[in-house]
Amino acid sequence: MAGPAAPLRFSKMHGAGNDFVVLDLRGGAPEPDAELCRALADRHFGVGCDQILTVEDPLSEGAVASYRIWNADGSGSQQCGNGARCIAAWLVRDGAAARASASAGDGSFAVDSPAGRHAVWALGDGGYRIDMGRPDFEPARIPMRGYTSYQDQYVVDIHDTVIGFGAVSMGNPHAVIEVDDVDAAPLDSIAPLLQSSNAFPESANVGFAQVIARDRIRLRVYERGVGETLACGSGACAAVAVLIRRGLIDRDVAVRLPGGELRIAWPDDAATLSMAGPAAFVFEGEWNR
Ligand SMILES: N[C@H](CCC[C@H](N)C(=O)O)C(=O)O
Repeated sequence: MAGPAAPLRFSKMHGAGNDFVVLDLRGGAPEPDAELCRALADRHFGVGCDQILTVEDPLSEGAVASYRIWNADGSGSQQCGNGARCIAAWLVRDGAAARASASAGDGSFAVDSPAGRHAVWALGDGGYRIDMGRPDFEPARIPMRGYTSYQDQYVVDIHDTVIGFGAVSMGNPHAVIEVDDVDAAPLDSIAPLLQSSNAFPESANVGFAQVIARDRIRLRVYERGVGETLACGSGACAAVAVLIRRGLIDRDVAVRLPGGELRIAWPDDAATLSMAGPAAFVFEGEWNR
């Protein structure tokens, strides 16, 4: 008779308050299924987190590792910006990054996500800068349904609630709604309507953005698969990309979220967008399955 399953070791981390359970699958451990993700994410009966991240073998030549992302509801995602920084910090502590960053010449190393390959730089303040790739505004690739070309502002009327928003993919789908005051933004009523609307066949992360100045915005995000989080890295990238394309902000911006601040730069439309911010270890644990 097989003995009890070995406990599942994990790292608990966060990036600006967006929190994660990190699992090392490089030894060939099986990927978590949706049921395990929901159990781990449960803040009363489990560990508690917004997302589960797995560290896995690299997918591209010279990358240190790859990572995958599951939301608290067990659904998968193609990108997690705050998670990418935490994976980078995890790989630096693990020692795996040292060898690669020494050879890269500019001090960077690479990690692979479902959205592609990312260059990563460790910053002096304990934070990390990640190349997040190019924002993709093509409706079919966000994906959106019912639109064949880019619109500065999409408008949907859902049961007499009219919602105007921008939309972009950072590898995962984002809607961005401009508001005058994020503190008063109706996240819980508007975001689920948009997520379940015909416009987003794979749902969406819904950001509510307030422009403070041309180099500073405030943002709250109601994430797909989670609800409101204290920060959303890809959501910060998405909001900045939409607002830059609308001509409302400059190309190097501070994004203030409830859990902390990120720095997003998108030098020009043909360039990739970079995100810089914190990554923190909280504790190491064992999950008694
Ligand atoms: N909820 C997102 C995944 C996590 C994104 C967020 N935590 C980030 O930092 O980018 C989605 O389903 O696309």
